[in-house]
Amino acid sequence: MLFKVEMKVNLPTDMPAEVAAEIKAREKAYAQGLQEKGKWRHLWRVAGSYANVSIFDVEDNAELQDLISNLPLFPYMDITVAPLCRHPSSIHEDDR
Ligand SMILES: O=C(O)C[C@H]1C=CC(=O)O1
Repeated sequence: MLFKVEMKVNLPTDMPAEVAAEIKAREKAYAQGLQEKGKWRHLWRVAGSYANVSIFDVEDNAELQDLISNLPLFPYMDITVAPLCRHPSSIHEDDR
């Protein structure tokens, strides 16, 4: 199942820089691991903001919830999720 996930990061302004850097490093490793597994299919920066638009490819809603809630930045993000389905005009056979 494909989901569009939008994440906006809101780190507290008083968070020490080294704490923020450590969380971001863990987030990067986690995100890259999920990309290597094919679970996090697309990861795009929204230009001009500390936000991303992502496409997740998961078995079900429960797996999406599990993956997202384990993001190291999860406590500091506003997240919106939308389910996706194949567009009838798509030429990409793997869009399902
Ligand atoms: O930078 C972000 O958009 C937040 C988050 C998503 C992946 C990652 O490495 O950090």
